Amino acid sequence: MNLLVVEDDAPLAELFVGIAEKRGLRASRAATIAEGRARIEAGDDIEILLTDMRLPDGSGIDLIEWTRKADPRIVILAITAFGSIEIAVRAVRQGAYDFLTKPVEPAVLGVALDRAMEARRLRGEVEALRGALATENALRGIIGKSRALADITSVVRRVADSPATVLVTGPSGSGKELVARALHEASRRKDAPFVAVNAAAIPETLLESELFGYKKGAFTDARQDKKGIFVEADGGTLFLDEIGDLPLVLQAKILRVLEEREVRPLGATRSAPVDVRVVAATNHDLRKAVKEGRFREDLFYRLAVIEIAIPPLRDRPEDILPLAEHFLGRAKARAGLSLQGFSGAAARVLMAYDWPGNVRELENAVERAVALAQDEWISPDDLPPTVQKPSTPDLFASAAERMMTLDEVDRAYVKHVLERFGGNKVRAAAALGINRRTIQRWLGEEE
Ligand SMILES: Nc1ncnc2c1ncn2[C@@H]1O[C@H](COP(=O)(O)OP(=O)(O)OP(=O)(O)O)[C@@H](O)[C@H]1O
Repeated sequence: MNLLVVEDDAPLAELFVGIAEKRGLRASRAATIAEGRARIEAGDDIEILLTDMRLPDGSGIDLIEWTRKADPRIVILAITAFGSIEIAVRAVRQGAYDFLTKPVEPAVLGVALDRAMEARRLRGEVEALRGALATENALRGIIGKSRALADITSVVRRVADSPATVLVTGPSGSGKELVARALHEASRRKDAPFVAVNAAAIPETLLESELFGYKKGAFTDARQDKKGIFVEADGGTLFLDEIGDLPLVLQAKILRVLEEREVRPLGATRSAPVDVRVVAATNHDLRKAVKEGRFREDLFYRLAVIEIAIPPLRDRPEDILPLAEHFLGRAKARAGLSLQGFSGAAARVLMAYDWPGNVRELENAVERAVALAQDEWISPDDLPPTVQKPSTPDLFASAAERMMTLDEVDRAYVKHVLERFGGNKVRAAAALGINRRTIQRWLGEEE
């Protein structure tokens, strides 16, 4: 463990360092408050601070107060002159862990250092546990039982604290913003702002000044300075939604901010540093956009350091009922209702639908059902008509219209069912009441 001794009396400081080193501490010295602060600020990973109260450039009380703010994990031991109990009390009130009076007995200092080391170990453990708890809390809102979702939460856990940018991909309503918020909540940045911007919702002409801010007089309407979104999110997380819709010019500017970690407001002569973790999201295929020249390749690689892909809800059917139950519980509590749950038939309808609007559509369907339910159990009739009777591609209409042959209708229907089951022949065959070989035959495949 690292100890910093702040003591201007060199022989005394030397004695303290010797005692500390015997107890296995790595000890270093500073002779003034300024030097002590500089050492802590330099990131020397000081874990215990032993400081005299009377120093050439001020009172040790000030150093204690400053240290508590700079790094509350540092365990502080104060050394006071004989008889100055008042100072000792103030030191402890400012957050010192213990105090020693001069002349310091080596044995007494030894015991105090042992206790300080133990206190520091405990503080470290408490912090680690607190962090783990915050992560679990952040992840608790992400509901689902599928393998895909378990993989997503495990990535969130692993990368929450990394400074790397994350690209979250997935269709509309699949939970991209939810994942971005979880990344923020599980990180050390959680007490700083989470700022979400939808690149598609802000007119192109305003986007630049919204993102980077401007100086008074930068253009006709700029009557006063405006902070940009990057600066608002300083210390926290910036969620850039619909990143695929960013115009190329702005893509270049964002790349520059990510690389240089500083922003220059419009009309400003200087850039200012920003510390922002960017999480971007898109429901477009960015790789394709890169190939087609609509998205900068360098920005893509910069953003996609870590990629989290959320599959559409239809591809993770195991999540449908847990999500539905979750939304039901929430809506019930809000409305103060005592619903039992979904009837078996309603659950089957939920499972059979293919949820083009993903989790958002499911959330809305459940809220509507809770509002409409007449009975203790939600019935299929309480669900939106589109969910009850999914619009099959107008298969039968076109069959009737075009006078398709029975063989054509069979083939088209088999194909339709197969698509509904994501190409899974076993499940499609079960739904059609035929065996898998028959499906293959219908499709004209080799057996
Ligand atoms: N796994 C999940 N657990 C609980 N709630 C979820 C889950 N996935 C999504 N939701 C909820 O579904 C709704 C839509 O999610 P979200 O806004 O994160 O989607 P999105 O992918 O960002 O959508 P868009 O692309 O339209 O911006 C939100 O209310 C969100 O809380």
